[in-house]
Amino acid sequence: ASVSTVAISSLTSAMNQRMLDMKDVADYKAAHHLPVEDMIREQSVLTRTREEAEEAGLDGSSVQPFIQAQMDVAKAIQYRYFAQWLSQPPDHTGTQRSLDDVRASISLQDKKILEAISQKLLAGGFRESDKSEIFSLLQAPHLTDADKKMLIGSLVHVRRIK
Ligand SMILES: C=C(O[C@@H]1C=C(C(=O)O)C=C[C@H]1O)C(=O)O
Repeated sequence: ASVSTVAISSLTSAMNQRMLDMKDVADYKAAHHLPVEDMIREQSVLTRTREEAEEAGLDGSSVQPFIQAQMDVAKAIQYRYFAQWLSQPPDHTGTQRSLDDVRASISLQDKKILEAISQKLLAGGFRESDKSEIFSLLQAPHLTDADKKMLIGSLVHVRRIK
């Protein structure tokens, strides 16, 4: 497979895994009566991803709207789990993960996402056909079409360092 195909596939798998992790984040927060939004954590995600973006050859400022879009979608997904669990309590058949563990997984996905974006930009950037492919490959419970459009809209503004 071409570099470009591999980049799209690793980008969408890592984004999907990040969104799948939101079930465990929401579960932890619901059990501990914590709010969905955590601005301290968001600031630390923005700082860390800016550094990782630059290490991957990306323009740090150009990735910030995309990272914020991923966090906004992450919160939307969590709110939808909270809403679902008001009438349909969660099944606790799976192992409960600590928030630290889930956040370590999220940080790992962010690094993979930035590296895949950098590869894709090196291979020529995001074309219209790539956007539709990404739209169809992005899949997670409680992810809406509007979420996907917002993610892709900010993704295409990411630039490499000149
Ligand atoms: C995922 C979390 O929930 C929210 C979304 C975040 C993210 O997508 O990285 C960060 C902080 C929270 O506002 C979290 O608290 O870790």
